[in-house]
Amino acid sequence: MSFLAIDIGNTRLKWAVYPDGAEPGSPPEQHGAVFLENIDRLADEDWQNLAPPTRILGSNVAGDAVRRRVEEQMEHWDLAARWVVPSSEAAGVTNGYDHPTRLGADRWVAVIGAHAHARKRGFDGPVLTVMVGTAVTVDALSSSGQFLGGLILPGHGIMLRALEGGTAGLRVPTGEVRDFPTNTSDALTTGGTFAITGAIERMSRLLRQREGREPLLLMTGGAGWKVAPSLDVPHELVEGLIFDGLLAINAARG
Ligand SMILES: Nc1ncnc2c1ncn2[C@@H]1O[C@H](COP(=O)(O)OP(=O)(O)O)[C@@H](O)[C@H]1O
Ligand SMILES: CC(C)(COP(=O)(O)O)[C@@H](O)C(=O)NCCC(=O)O
Ligand SMILES: [K+]
Repeated sequence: MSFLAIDIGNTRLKWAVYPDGAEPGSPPEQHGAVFLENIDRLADEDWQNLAPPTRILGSNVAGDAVRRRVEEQMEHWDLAARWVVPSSEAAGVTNGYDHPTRLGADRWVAVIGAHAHARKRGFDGPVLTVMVGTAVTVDALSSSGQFLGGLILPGHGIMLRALEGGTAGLRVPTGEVRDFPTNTSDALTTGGTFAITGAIERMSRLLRQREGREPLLLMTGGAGWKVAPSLDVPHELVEGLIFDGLLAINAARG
């Protein structure tokens, strides 16, 4: 009996297998990641020797065509995957988005995972969920478990490509984060990093002011480790926040 959790982002598909009844925060038995262009090899490679799962729950923000390509890779299991559609309430979190179903499924699931993390450690204050993937999202959860809203900004790669494409003189190798950059490479790398960390710090301040308590800041996503060293507010990197949210939703559904 096993649970397959799937997180399809705009760059990579991440997957993890858990024993039935696993709780958010527990380690997966197996896990992996593939770039979207390699999805069609999952059945023959990553998933070839996987014991057939008994439940599959996924989050997908890469569109229906990608979802169908992933479902084709599951055909040999004879089990339909379920995909999270953000709703107005799930697993103890209420959704404050104007149109709840228009919220990115990954954001909804990550906020639910972050809520589960906070509750598990006895923290009942506000939580800020940061995902650094293709895009960066910074999402605020109140002490009472209401998703208040959050922001979306370009990730490092998109920022750099936009600057390269829109200018004549900004095609340079990756640089370092510096306090006062003195060359183009460092200026671009620092600009991207400070745009992201500045947005996070501002949201953290806004949430603290609204809730009257220091938020717990949980950060996840493929590029979280690049941002973390430059972030000036206390934070924790949690690798599988989306998987933890999928476990929480699965458990709440029974
Ligand atoms: N091993 C890796 N392979 C690819 N991208 C990585 C890797 N580690 C970090 N990254 C960075 O993470 C970003 C993608 O993160 P990811 O979590 O896969 O995004 P998404 O959830 O949008 O698919 C890339 O823009 C890249 O900068
Ligand atoms: C903001 C996102 C593009 C992030 O995608 P990612 O970086 O995880 O690939 C995704 O959550 C999305 O498509 N959201 C829908 C719009 C919204 O959340 O308002
Ligand atoms: K993501």
